[in-house]
Amino acid sequence: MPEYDYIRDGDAIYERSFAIIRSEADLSRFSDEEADLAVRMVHACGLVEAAQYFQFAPGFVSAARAALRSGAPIFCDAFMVAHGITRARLPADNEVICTLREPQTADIAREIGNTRSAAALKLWVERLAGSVVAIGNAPTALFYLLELLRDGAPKPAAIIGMPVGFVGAAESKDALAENSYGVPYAIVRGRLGGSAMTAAAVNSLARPGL
Ligand SMILES: C/C1=C2N=C(/C=C3N=C(/C(C)=C4\N[C@@](C)([C@@H]5N=C1[C@](C)(CCC(=O)O)[C@H]5CC(=O)O)[C@@](C)(CC(=O)O)[C@@H]4CCC(=O)O)[C@@](C)(CC(=O)O)[C@@H]\3CCC(=O)O)C(C)(C)[C@@H]/2CCC(=O)O
Repeated sequence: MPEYDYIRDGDAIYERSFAIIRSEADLSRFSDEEADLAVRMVHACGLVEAAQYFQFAPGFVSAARAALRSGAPIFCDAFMVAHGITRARLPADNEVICTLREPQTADIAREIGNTRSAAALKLWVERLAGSVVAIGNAPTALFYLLELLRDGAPKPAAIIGMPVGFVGAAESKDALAENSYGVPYAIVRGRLGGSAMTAAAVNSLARPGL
């Protein structure tokens, strides 16, 4: 039987990973609190080069943290995002909500002529004020959020806009950065992003450190 030499302690693995990321990634343009967030996002995708695409609007980290501390719900576009959020880290037992599979969602999608991911946001509107929005998969969800805000929907406290992919991902994030309707945001420019990175961002904001 071969003897494999590997670290078996979870905290030690995280500590080692974070140290590697800090030694290899260029985090110099971030504040200390933004750098903590960036480290965790890099950790989720395994790509130190990704840090160059991270953009945090002024006040994003403090706005998101304050909202979470005050018990804001977290609205997620995909269950992959929702499931990646570590409940034990949440400071106020915050509700984590994904409405993709609500019975009405498919009908709303047909009605508005959009994807289910976008249609699911219609069910957020009543509780959107002061919430934290975490979009990690669907570009259409981010575009539709911007359309809702344009049309006067209540404003979330912070938007994590990190859809991934080739069709609409870069464009939806550019649109958020161009006009976030006054809401502080975090994005990953270009095609990179994804549910894991988005959940990691929430986990970092919920509780700094390991
Ligand atoms: C076009 C879609 C894209 N999906 C991507 C990547 C991944 N999606 C996965 C899974 C399991 C799901 N994707 C859906 C959200 C589904 N994906 C779409 C849509 C067709 C349209 C969204 C959009 O363009 O904005 C979308 C369906 C919809 O009507 O909204 C999902 C709901 C599909 C389904 O199961 O019915 C589902 C989400 C399930 C959940 O977690 O709740 C992948 C795991 C792919 C796979 O199964 O192989 C992967 C995960 C990536 C991640 O990190 O989140 C893209 C690449 C984002 C793509 C949009 C852009 C593009 O370039 O095509």
